[in-house]
Amino acid sequence: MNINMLSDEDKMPMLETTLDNLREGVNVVDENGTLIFSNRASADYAHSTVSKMIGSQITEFYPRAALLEVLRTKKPQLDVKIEHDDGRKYVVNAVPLIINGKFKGGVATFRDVTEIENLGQKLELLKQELTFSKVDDAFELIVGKDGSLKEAIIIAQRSIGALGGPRHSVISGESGTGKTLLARAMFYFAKKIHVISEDASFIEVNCAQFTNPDIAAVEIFGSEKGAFTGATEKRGLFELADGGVLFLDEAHALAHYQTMLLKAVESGKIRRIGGRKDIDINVIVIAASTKNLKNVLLPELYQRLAQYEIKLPPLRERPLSEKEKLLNCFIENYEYNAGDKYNVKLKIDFTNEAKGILLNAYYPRNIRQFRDITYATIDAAVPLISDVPASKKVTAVVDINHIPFYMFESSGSDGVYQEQEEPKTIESFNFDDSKMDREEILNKIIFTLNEKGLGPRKIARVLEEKGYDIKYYQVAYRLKKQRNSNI
Ligand SMILES: Nc1ncnc2c1ncn2[C@@H]1O[C@H](COP(=O)(O)OP(=O)(O)OP(=O)(O)O)[C@@H](O)[C@H]1O
Repeated sequence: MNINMLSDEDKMPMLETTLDNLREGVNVVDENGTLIFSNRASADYAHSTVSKMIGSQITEFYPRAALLEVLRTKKPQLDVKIEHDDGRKYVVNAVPLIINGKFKGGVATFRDVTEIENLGQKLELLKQELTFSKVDDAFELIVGKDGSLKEAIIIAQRSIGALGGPRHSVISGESGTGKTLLARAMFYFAKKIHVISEDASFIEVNCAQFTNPDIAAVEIFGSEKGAFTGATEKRGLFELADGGVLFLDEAHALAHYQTMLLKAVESGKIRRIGGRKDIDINVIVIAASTKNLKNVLLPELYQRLAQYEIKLPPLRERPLSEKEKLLNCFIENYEYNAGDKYNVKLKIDFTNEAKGILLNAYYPRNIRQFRDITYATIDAAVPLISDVPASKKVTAVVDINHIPFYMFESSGSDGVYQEQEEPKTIESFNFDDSKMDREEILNKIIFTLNEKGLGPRKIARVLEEKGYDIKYYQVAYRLKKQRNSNI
């Protein structure tokens, strides 16, 4: 029996059952972006139901859907990585839906790669640990050490190494500005100067990851058997960090347990949830947050934690020279990984235009986003491992066409330090520094966006959001001039 032997009536339920049992999400939209089909996995990812989704605009559930690009350009979007506002990451394949030769919308299949990415991040931390253990100065790996982060690093060193003994500290800064990296550097610094022992632990916890504050409390303070239904005897993170550093990332989420936290940092004692006796702990607490902890925590707790207050500036406030250094670090890492994983001798070159666009873009999620977009750009320029020549030597030139399209989209921001920069006029960009002709760059952006299906008004809007002051008719004029010169 094959599918054609089924009646039309039977075919549909069979297809629906098949699609509903896929782990991949599936969405189908008509040419207006209205969902005409979603499978169960897609509804689960969107925290909705299939019946609620069908008939609605896809943007209600997937604001950055790759299908929007398919509708705009009528071209496939393959292996696109999209990060949604809730932090989940998806790899999407979206293609036009052509019926009887006519464009009718688009079909997307996608899978959630958040867990894989998180594992990748853990691996990165392990690598970082290896690197830290090799350098003499733990802060050496931090780009900006002698520049925009000089002050922050001096305070960090004092918090660990002052003669009065190590103190707790607070690191604040937008998401992706390097709070975890700095906390780790402080931990290695403490080891190097023998403030903590060689086998001391660095325990890191993202306090915002817990859906329920009670679960967070059990994780952090531990629990005694029978403290609540199903409770087991459990050592909390404070106990695990004893003798070392406890890094409380997104510490504002601990607001429910401030008195317990206060006791821990004030008297060096904790009590497990449901426990009757205090346990002595000797821990350096580094609390980090994207929010201003002063406004969230009890004043006495804030005062105890923020004995040293370290502020990390957002990427947009760091000088171009530091951004270039970061870019070079990302490129070196990429080349190193190709050698390490596949034994490929990879050499990556960037055209000035591509470099200029990456360096001048606005990254609401700061260095992490700058890194991820750089890697995605390089991904598009290098061959697949299956196409690498037998010599295992590869040179890749990254140009403007390799930059992912979503770079040019307006990007949302999060966190409290996210004030937009003053819109810059085109003239105020210092293109001389990056040895580029600014007119050439602007034209390239305009033509690339136009090739991707955007009209002058949309292009002007995108450029305005990126800080370029240009009117739609100026864009139209440039496009017309270009077209005439091509005739
Ligand atoms: N000054 C820097 N020099 C080199 N790399 C950096 C620097 N700052 C951050 N990075 C890199 O950027 C990425 C994000 O940094 P990190 O995780 O420390 O940020 P974060 O502020 O802790 O982020 P979040 O608020 O999301 O927890 C990491 O890969 C880190 O190594």
